[in-house]
Amino acid sequence: MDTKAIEEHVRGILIALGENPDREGLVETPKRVAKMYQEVFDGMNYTNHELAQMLDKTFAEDTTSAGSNQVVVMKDIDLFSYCEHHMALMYDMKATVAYIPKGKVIGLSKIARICDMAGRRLQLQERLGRDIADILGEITGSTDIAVLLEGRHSCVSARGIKKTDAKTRTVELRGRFKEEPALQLYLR
Ligand SMILES: Nc1nc2c(ncn2[C@@H]2O[C@H](COP(=O)(O)OP(=O)(O)OP(=O)(O)O)[C@@H](O)[C@H]2O)c(=O)[nH]1
Ligand SMILES: [Zn+2]
Repeated sequence: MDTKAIEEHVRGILIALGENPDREGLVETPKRVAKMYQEVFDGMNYTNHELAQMLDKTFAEDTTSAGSNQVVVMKDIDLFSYCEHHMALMYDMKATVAYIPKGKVIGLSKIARICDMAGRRLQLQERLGRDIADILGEITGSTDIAVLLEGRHSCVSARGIKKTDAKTRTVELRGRFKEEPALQLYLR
């Protein structure tokens, strides 16, 4: 990520807006925005494959007890993302991520980290769900994966059509979650 170029362009936008980029309140703004972009777009520094390698912390599934063939569901993972059309915030966002382990389980915090990093990109909500499923699938080797996302888009609520209550839900179902509707009950 070229932070110097981001700073220069933000300064240019301020000038185009008719602002004085050298006034006290704005003089550090290009630097602040570049720093913010480094944080909120950190996921753009890596491919899904690279994220899978970075977050690959799994444990052997305990098949000696009733632990085998369980459905693992992590609910209400809060996350942010940015729509690629307006570079506007997706907020009030919750993810539900489920998978059926194939011999190994992933640390739960890593599921939340996958969501965070996939969200830290210019995204479409639909692609965000696919990215999370791809990364989780690569780490766990599982093909039975579900990713539900629900959230508000500020490009829909704070501008344009201004539907402040509208929430968008996307559902990425793979493997048994797609084939066996009964498994979808666990996603509620
Ligand atoms: N499918 C999908 N659409 C999105 C997402 N985020 C924003 N959009 C939509 O992308 C579309 C971009 O449409 P355009 O018509 O090119 O942009 P616009 O003229 O600013 O559109 P309006 O929002 O209708 O004013 C809009 O309908 C947005 O609401 C997303 O995550 N997924
Ligand atoms: Zn948008």
